[in-house]
Amino acid sequence: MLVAFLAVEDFVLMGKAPAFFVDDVQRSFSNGFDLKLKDFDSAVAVGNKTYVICGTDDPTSSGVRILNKLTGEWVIPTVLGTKPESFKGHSCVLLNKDRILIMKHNSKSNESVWFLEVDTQFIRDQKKKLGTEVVSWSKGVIGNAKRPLVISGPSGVGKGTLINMLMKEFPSMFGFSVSHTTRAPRQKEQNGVHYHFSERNVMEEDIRNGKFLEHAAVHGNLYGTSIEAVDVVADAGKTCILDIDVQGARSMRASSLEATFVFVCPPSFEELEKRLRARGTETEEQIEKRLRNAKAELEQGRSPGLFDHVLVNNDLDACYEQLKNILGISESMNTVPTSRMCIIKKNQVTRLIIYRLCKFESFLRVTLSYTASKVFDLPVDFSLSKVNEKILINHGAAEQKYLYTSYIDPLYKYHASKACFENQFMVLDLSSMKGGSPGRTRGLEMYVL
Ligand SMILES: Nc1ncnc2c1ncn2[C@@H]1O[C@H](COP(=O)(O)OP(=O)(O)OP(=O)(O)O)[C@@H](O)[C@H]1O
Ligand SMILES: Nc1nc2c(ncn2[C@@H]2O[C@H](COP(=O)(O)O)[C@@H](O)[C@H]2O)c(=O)[nH]1
Repeated sequence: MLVAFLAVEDFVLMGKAPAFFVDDVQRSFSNGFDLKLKDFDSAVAVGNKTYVICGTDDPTSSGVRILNKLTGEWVIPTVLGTKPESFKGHSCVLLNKDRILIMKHNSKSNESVWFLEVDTQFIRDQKKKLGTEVVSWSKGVIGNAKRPLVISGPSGVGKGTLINMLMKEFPSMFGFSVSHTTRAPRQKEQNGVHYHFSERNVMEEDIRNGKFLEHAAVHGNLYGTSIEAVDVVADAGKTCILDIDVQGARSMRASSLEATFVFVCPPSFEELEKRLRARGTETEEQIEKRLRNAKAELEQGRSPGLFDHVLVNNDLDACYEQLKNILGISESMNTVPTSRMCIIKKNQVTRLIIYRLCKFESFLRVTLSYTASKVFDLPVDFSLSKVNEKILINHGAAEQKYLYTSYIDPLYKYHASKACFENQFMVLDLSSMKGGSPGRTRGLEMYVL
């Protein structure tokens, strides 16, 4: 039976690996209760509970079971988030007593890192909401995502218009988070582009299954941002724009997603009504409902600490300029500046210099993105040790582990180089770790020593 490397609370395997036998492991993690570990299962103790992470390819398996070490009772928790598809050989280590880091053996580094949250704020909230034990998976992503932009404001104020202008001018910088909604599509609205138009019961089921970052009842319909909608944009290296109502903005503020929050106001209530009517997409009844809700939204938009910026959309172009200022962007970020183009026409030598400069800039961009997304092959078997914010991925013999342990002590630098020479160590750096369930855990770095 293969039991992946285990870590108990602050205990971290370092130096010579103790000779763990399965029975010892079971006893130390279970207070004497039988853990019934199968091939590829691993166990992690967190306080009075032992989390057994089942190494299986069976999609019907919950993947996790919890032993209460005081009572000997087993609980199958509600499992939220996206769990790893194939999940056999793996190693795990407990982080900050609130989440377990799991690394898949024999995998690519961009697919290998997963977190099982067991006691984070998100888990505590979900436990209260669902009244069950809850755990939640979150995929670890190497590198950082751009800070998303949340735009809120009453219906008809011009959020969609401003977002379209931004996406049209800077198509490679911004991507739209396509929300789910139960409202009917308007003419010209396409499924999967403007919204994912959903049946209420399907959307409610997806919400229960933890697929949404936020959701709210708006003007009598259900709207929500799925985890997938934001991740797709972030994974493409773009800034994700969310067009959501004030309730949604509030939920996002309280979540692990660090975003820029912008509230758009109309110059007057009369102008808002005029725009909503002129758009001609709602019935009279719906317009009245939206206008009633607008009053409350305009008040909530001023809630202290909720929005970072408030824009008044009077003159559209002026408002758009202000939005670009907030985002620190200008036309020059999308096109070659006209001033440069003039020089190119005038002078051949300058033209050459600028050409080289552009070449160098693009070389730098390619190199940087390559470094950020370099993919490693992880070995068939390895153990993990935690040293401060760094996880050492060790696939060598026990003696080599010892040598590496010496390396992290500055007194033993000689051993360090020897260890690195004899055995390639990989490091997963968690010091810039951000986010987490129900989205992804980003800001990780992985490198070979
Ligand atoms: N500054 C402006 N001046 C005049 N009309 C505007 C201005 N900004 C937007 N509009 C118009 O107002 C109408 C509503 O704009 P838009 O659809 O972008 O609003 P919205 O905030 O996205 O609404 P909803 O929340 O209902 O989707 C559109 O017809 C748009 O062309
Ligand atoms: N909380 C959320 N609000 C959302 C989301 N997507 C859109 N919205 C807001 O709904 C209203 C109405 O939109 P409409 O397209 O029917 O006019 C508007 O204020 C949007 O900002 C969402 O995912 N979550």
